[in-house]
Amino acid sequence: MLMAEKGRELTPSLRLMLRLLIRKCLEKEMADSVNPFDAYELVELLPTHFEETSEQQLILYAQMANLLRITYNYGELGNVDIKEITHNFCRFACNAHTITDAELRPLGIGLYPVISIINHSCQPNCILLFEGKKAYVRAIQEISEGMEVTLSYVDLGDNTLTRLQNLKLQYFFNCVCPRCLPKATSDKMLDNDHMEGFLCPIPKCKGLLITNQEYSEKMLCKTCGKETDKSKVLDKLKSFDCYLDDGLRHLSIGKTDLGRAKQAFEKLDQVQTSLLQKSSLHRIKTYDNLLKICMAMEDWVSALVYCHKAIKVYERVYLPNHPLLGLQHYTCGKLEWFLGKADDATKSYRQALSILEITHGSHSELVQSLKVALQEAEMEALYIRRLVE
Ligand SMILES: C[S@@+](CC[C@H](N)C(=O)[O-])C[C@H]1O[C@@H](n2cnc3c(N)ncnc32)[C@H](O)[C@@H]1O
Repeated sequence: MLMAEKGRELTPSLRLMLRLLIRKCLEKEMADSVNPFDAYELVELLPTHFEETSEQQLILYAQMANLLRITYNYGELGNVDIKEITHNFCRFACNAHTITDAELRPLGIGLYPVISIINHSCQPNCILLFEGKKAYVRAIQEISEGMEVTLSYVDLGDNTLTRLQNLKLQYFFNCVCPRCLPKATSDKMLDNDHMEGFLCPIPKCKGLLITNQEYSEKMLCKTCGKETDKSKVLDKLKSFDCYLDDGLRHLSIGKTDLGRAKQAFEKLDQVQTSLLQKSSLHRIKTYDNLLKICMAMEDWVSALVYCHKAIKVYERVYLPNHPLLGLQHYTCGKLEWFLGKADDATKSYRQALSILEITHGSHSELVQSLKVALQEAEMEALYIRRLVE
């Protein structure tokens, strides 16, 4: 949607475009002091996928470009044309990065042309982190000489088919990383089925439903061997949406009703328990929201229950060194410590540290505070043990 009304905020991509134009204009005046890693000419080298972008999308970009010209009269900013801006909007779509804080909460979008040369993998060996506006690419596994450095462009908590679809739609390529490789179709389907975690509907069985053959209309229970219509399973999945929407509505700004939001998500949790494995990816939103709600209601005991449940899903759907898993262990430790479980908190903090030292680095503020929390919990656990012995 275009935003041209007075008093309204700019959309993030319009703001980013304006900043890029200002940068280009200033670069001409201050050529000597330009940081070569931020130079506008690097932006021009980024792929646009202009040819593959839909006509509808291109029209929208052209309208946004025109809006910028009218509103900000960018004639003053240099001699840039609608076509150039439209190409830049295409570049944003497949090259811009979401800037986050240390706890991976999104803060905005930015363009980092040097980092944009890094290709995607669904099993990346690096992650992208920010300290303020500064971006860091950090290795999360050993990278031997000659190995390609990769990042993930999509949420790794999504199933294989969704990841493939999103990569094709936004970045215009078919991912052939080890998790998506077409030659291992059966492995790909199994990975997908485990992440989905559908339970066999036969009472007392509750085995895992798997896709027996690609494009098959049936799913097969790995335990009892009975078949189930795939469409029935997918219909049930759609039934979650009404509870999710209901819960989110009660969390929306200005209409927040924590009690009713909690009820809606608890209902969703109940329905999902009868249809999905504990570690199904569809439960992430449910547990994350219940954790948030319980923390806001200062119901620390329930918050800890949902934090543990969320960790089970994170362990299944994310890579072992994924920062979200480390952060979840950290939250778990804080809750345990708050509830007087110093021993448990020590274990959770140690698990958090083993991941966050890799993802964020030993010297990051986050890891420094975690180390202090761990020391505190360890000492408390030690004294409690001595007191009761
Ligand atoms: C941010 S750029 C990455 C750098 C780009 N390869 C280049 O040479 O400038 C994103 C684009 O790179 C390509 N790309 C990234 N990862 C890829 C992959 N795993 N397989 C194929 N193409 C990929 C896609 O065209 C995507 O839209």
